[in-house]
Amino acid sequence: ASCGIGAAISRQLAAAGAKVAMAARRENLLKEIQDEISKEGGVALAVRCDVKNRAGVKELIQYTERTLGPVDILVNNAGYWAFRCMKNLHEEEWDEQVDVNVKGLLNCIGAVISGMCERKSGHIVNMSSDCVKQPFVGLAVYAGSKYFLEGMSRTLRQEVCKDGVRVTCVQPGDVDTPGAVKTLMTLEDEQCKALYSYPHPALEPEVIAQAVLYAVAQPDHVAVNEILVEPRECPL
Ligand SMILES: NC(=O)C1=CN([C@@H]2O[C@H](COP(=O)(O)OP(=O)(O)OC[C@H]3O[C@@H](n4cnc5c(N)ncnc54)[C@H](OP(=O)(O)O)[C@@H]3O)[C@@H](O)[C@H]2O)C=CC1
Ligand SMILES: N[C@@H](C=O)C(=O)O
Repeated sequence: ASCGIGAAISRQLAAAGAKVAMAARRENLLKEIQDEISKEGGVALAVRCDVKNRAGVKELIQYTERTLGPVDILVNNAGYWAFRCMKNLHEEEWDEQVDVNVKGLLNCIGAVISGMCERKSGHIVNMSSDCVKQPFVGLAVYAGSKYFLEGMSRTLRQEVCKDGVRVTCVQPGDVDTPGAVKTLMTLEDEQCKALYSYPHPALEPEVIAQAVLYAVAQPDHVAVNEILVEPRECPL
């Protein structure tokens, strides 16, 4: 939650009255967001955590529950991507996408799901992508990781709906974030350059945060299972 969509979600959830625990590797950025939230009268914790570290994620959740109480909402937002064609064999980036987007997701869900089922209440929000609706050149491995997220979410939803737990997938189109800027500035494959090296409409991170807020603010019996949000000028 140190920048981009995660930071916007933290700010909006805190403004809506949630006590927010924010996790990322760059603790200094988290502290700045924590200060902003506190100045606005909200409650936020900033905890350094790498979602790839399962034990670290469990410690994050234990610390959060000791400090703020049980986790009612888990937002799995941490994600990594780069526009690279598979033939160029950026295998370390493939690993990073699997480690963060797939294994990191599982680490976070694994740290909260039993507690939510025991308490008969909880909401898991998973940050997916519009790439699960349409292929984008350069995002093959990333799309695979988000297809995992979607398939896991659909099945988990079946398993936990009777335990009072909801699972929402948010599918953003292009959003103007530090991660998006970085990946668009480091295009190296000619096919990707031809497709993506031009200004194109992108959403503000706050728009995606509003979608999250909408999903988690519904009455208990209402499940917003999927939300696809795109710039108007870029329909699929
Ligand atoms: N921007 C876009 O166009 C779209 C984004 N998405 C998805 O939205 C999510 C957020 O993306 P966006 O805000 O754009 O990305 P950014 O790169 O701007 O931000 C990513 C956030 O994830 C955190 N993060 C990354 N790796 C880890 C890790 N190993 N452990 C803990 N935190 C981590 C980063 O914190 P830190 O580096 O400090 O650890 C940072 O706060 C991602 O899942 C992405 O796939 C989906 C569709 C479109
Ligand atoms: N919208 C995708 C990129 O183009 C993404 O998920 O990042």
